[in-house]
Amino acid sequence: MSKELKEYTLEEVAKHNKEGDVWVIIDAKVYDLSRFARLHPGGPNVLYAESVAGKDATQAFFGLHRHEVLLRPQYARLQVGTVVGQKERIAAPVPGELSKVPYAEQSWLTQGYFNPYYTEKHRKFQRSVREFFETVVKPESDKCEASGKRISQEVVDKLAEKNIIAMRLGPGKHLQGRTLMDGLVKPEEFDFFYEGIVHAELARVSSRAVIDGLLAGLVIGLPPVLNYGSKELYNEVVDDTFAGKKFVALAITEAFAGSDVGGLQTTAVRDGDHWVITGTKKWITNGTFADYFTTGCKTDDGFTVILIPRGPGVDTSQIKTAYSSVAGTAYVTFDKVRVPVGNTLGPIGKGMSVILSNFNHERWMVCCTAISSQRLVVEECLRWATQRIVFGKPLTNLAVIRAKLAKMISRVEAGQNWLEVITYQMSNMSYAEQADKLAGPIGLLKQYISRSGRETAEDAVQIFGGRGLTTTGMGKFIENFHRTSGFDAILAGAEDVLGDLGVRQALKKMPRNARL
Ligand code: HEM
Repeated sequence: MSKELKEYTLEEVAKHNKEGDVWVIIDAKVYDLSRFARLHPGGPNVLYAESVAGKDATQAFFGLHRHEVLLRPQYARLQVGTVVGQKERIAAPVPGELSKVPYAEQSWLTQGYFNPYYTEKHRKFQRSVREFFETVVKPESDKCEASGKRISQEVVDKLAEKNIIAMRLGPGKHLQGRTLMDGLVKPEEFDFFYEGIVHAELARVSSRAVIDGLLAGLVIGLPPVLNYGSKELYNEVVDDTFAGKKFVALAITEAFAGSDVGGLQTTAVRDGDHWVITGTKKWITNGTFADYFTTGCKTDDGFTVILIPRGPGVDTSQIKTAYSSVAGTAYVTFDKVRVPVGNTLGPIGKGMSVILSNFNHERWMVCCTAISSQRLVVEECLRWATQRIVFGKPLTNLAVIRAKLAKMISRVEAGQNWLEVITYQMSNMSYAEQADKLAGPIGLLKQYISRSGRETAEDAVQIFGGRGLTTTGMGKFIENFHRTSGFDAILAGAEDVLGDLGVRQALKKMPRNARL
């Protein structure tokens, strides 16, 4: 049973101002910290200071803690009452709600602004997806980021129930007959803008490692099965993966070759109606727990993609990276693994086009999550720069801080708008047209977004100061973003290689007779 809260005057609170009997007021609420003082992570003495004990410590508190501290049950119960005649002014976030901080939301979600791409149905869908992610995924995300353990089956089951796993692979036949987000959108209406919402909302509640840990391996490893697998293979694999019972990883990169896919050394040798596969793969997201590996292999006729089930001869071990091991990043070895030829994805010897066509969607997805995380950084910085008092004034009083905010906002808005234009093209082009016309633009977009992410990370740490270097407390999100935003510049294709791809594709399309 919750205890009864009383009303106190300022004079009554002021009497509790010493060691053993210390109360404080934070945002019109009265807290009895007498016993907690010894356990306070900031130490007891700061609570006994003349300006804090028995006084209104709202400003001091918000200069040092995130609001969520007050909402944790073990701290919320320290409240003994409220102040007579005062009202709480700092509202606790309500799951699903939009932020009112300028630029914290995409323009189509900002009140009073217009956008040509989204409808009222997209908005309803977005609200429901956000509420789901904030209530179901966020607590799990925080836990797994810290522990490094994979996402629990319970959360995977809930994602599957709403068909979020299937939606992360975009529009297509695989959605037919499925109820999406409790029927908020019909499978035939589901477009890339809906999918983009799922990625963006996921990034709002997850660290970079959790975004990957939440089955990114499947999102990039399953499309070759959907697009090129036999009917039998499709039936064996797809339903179980969308139901969250089986997991897939894309196994392309090796210690020998990354973006240079042509240099891979894993070999598949024909032996009757089987392949015998030997080789190693590195940096394989979700590899530690995957049941299937969509694997790039060298064959007699060139390069072939084969789906390898976990079984005899398949071994995975965890690679320690700069981000949390919740992502399940693995080193994978195949030792004479026998796989039926029926597991071949696409024509034998033509695996390069299977992989290259898959890259567009993967890179676009990285753009969706990366730009959403950057927007969250902008929001954190705007909040912090407004509440942080230095030399007696908020940080926002400093022109140098405002200049940083200007650059951060411009980068996120530029990336977002470019992303929307590309998403619109994807929504109007066939898969083949996308492969032909969008590989270059998506490469350039990803290069732009990953680079701006690192610039924004640098600016954010300067704004947060020391707090941007600690993994807990005020700047924890900034620290994580600063440490991991570089992943966007590597995974799904190195930044410089993608920029170059964009230019090479443009040069290919240059009219031969173009002259100044
Ligand atoms: C209900 C009251 C309070 C609770 C529950 C609380 C709780 C905490 C917690 C959990 C931390 C660890 C850092 C974090 O997670 O943010 C912390 C740090 C700290 N707290 Fe409090 N606190 C309270 C009131 C205060 C007040 C009134 C002051 C006065 C100045 C204060 C000063 C500090 C300091 C200096 C730190 C260390 C900050 C850092 O390392 O950056 N706290 N507190």
